Amino acid sequence: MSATRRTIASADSIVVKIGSSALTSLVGGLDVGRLDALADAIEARMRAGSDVVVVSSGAVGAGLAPLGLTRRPRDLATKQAAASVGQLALAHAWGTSFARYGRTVGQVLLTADDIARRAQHRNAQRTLDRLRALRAVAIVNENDTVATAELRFGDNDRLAALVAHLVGADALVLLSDVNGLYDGDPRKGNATLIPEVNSPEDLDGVVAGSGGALGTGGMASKLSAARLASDAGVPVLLAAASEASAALQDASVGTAFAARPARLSARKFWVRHAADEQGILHIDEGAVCAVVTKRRSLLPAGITAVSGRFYGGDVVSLLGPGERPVARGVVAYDSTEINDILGKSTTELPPEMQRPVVHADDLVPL
Ligand SMILES: Nc1ncnc2c1ncn2[C@@H]1O[C@H](COP(=O)(O)OP(=O)(O)O)[C@@H](O)[C@H]1O
Ligand SMILES: N[C@@H](CCC(=O)OP(=O)(O)O)C(=O)O
Repeated sequence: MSATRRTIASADSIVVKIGSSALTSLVGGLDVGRLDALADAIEARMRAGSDVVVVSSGAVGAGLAPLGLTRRPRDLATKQAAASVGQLALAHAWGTSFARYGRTVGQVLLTADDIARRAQHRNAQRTLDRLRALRAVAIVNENDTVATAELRFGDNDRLAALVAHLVGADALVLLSDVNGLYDGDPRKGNATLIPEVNSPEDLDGVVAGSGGALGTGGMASKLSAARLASDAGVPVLLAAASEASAALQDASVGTAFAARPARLSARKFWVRHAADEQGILHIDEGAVCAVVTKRRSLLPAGITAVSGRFYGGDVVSLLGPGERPVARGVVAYDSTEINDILGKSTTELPPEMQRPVVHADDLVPL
């Protein structure tokens, strides 16, 4: 068994994310039998000594049938209405299912903003920690009814990876309707299962397709969540929900994604993945080479233009020639100040403007 699988099998703290496709169907809505089987596997792992946080999708899927809808809505308002009906049923079903073991559940609904802002971030962290200390299972989902199009996590795979970082989990288990990563969409036939992903090169040639009728992000969102978790030092197991018991007992099924050897610092992780970006610095090829290859600070001379209105301390995106995203970082000046100094060499500037625009310690190449 690989080192990654051993780490996942022995992890003290795990985030388990369950996709809509594993809990709901278009005709039948929420499948309580499947949910019970998942609760059984999670309870067994908790009894073996691990802490588990559950990220459960399925609110929209569970809300369709009660509202007489026969397919996943496209518009935000109907999706939010379905989620408000479905989340109630989903939380109730998890509560009833864990009650069979005398286990209490708590519902935690998060918006992207809660993770992007450090104060809310700490609040969510404290709630999850306290639920864990009280031996209750947190059932996390996106707060769909208030999340606007701009302020969405996008998909629960990403939310689960951010929660894994937030609670300092040792492993992330993504349970879906597919039993792992294939080199192409298995619904199109002739695809081969990839059991281990140890480096980005292992993904060369892999085609990550869209999801099913109820899923949101498909395989692409699972791969980017695995990358995000890897940056946080968290290995990922992608497996079928029908194999939850083996996935949680000894990580012997599915695809295992190794974490990078040195995790990003909490600050760099936040800059790269969690913070909202407030503006853009357009930089020339020389500056791209300085910040990405040589890992130097960004100086005013390499900046060609500024977009957006932001203040010192905000997170901005750095775009190279051709609008190519190359890095994110914490900017040291307000946008108006940068407009006055961009393109100038440091010696042309007054002493108080000679510090870098983004210090190397605050810069994370993408
Ligand atoms: N390369 C691939 N490997 C595995 N599954 C893939 C791949 N490309 C597309 N898929 C599809 O992605 C689906 C899982 O994504 P999704 O429906 O979003 O699941 P969930 O609801 O669990 O988040 C699978 O049903 C599978 O058909
Ligand atoms: N928050 C949404 C789930 C969004 C989502 O990412 O779904 P999925 O791709 O099935 O994990 C819901 O509960 O319906």
